[in-house]
Amino acid sequence: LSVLAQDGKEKHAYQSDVARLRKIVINSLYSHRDVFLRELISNANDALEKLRLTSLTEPDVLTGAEQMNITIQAIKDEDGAGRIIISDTGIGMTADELTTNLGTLAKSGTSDFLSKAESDTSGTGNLIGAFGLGFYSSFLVADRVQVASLAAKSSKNPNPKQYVFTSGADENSFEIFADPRGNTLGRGTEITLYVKGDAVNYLDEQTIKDLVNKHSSFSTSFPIYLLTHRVEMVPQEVPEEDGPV
Ligand SMILES: COC(=O)c1c(O)cc(O)c(Cl)c1CCC(=O)Nc1cc(O)c(OC)cc1O
Repeated sequence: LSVLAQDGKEKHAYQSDVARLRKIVINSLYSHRDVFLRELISNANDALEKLRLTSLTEPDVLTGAEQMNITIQAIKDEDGAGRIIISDTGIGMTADELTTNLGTLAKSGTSDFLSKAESDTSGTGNLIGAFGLGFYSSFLVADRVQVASLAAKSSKNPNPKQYVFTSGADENSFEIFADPRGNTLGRGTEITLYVKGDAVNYLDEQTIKDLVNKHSSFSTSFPIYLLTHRVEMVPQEVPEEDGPV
């Protein structure tokens, strides 16, 4: 059941399984929450592989963004909080795909995973990736997650629009709406993790660099860029030189 709020935002209730599943993923992975980055980079890599494969039959999909890559940014706010943004120029998702892929248990067999995982959470680590559930690992480090996505152009989707999926860790609902920024991605998906208090260490560039090199650099076939934020140097006012003394 999705309610269209007056501000044009569609509010969806999670299926009960999704809420249960997210809790299991978070509890079973909590002790190795580093995996969130590996899972999201792996999803980005899959989306880029899907793009590359599709482009063999539908070259149109390559318009919108020349490069196939993954970029990571860590942005710290003054108050010590911040967000991690993982973007890719992969196949991207339509509003319906955002709803299906992220809001429901679309993958078959996930309910089997549920029943198994509820009893013993030992082997669930790698199963999570297998069921495309890596997205939920975002909530290991974030109390709010926003996913902006612009699907690749194709014959059945000639004018794609950028949409946003957003959900809070403790909410049993998510929202989908047209991105007020417009089509800023060119093509692909941008995951914004609003990092929670006890995970602010993941905002540190060196930490991210180490995690990428530890888990992901060998298992992705596309370049991964870590964008660093140069603090803008404000030009100092040079005092007027007095005349010759
Ligand atoms: C197409 O995948 C994406 O756009 C994408 C991405 O580029 C980066 C990401 O971090 C994530 Cl989470 C995604 C979405 C991945 C995803 O959930 N895929 C997915 C899930 C399903 O349940 C499914 O069932 C039909 C199909 C999917 O592609």
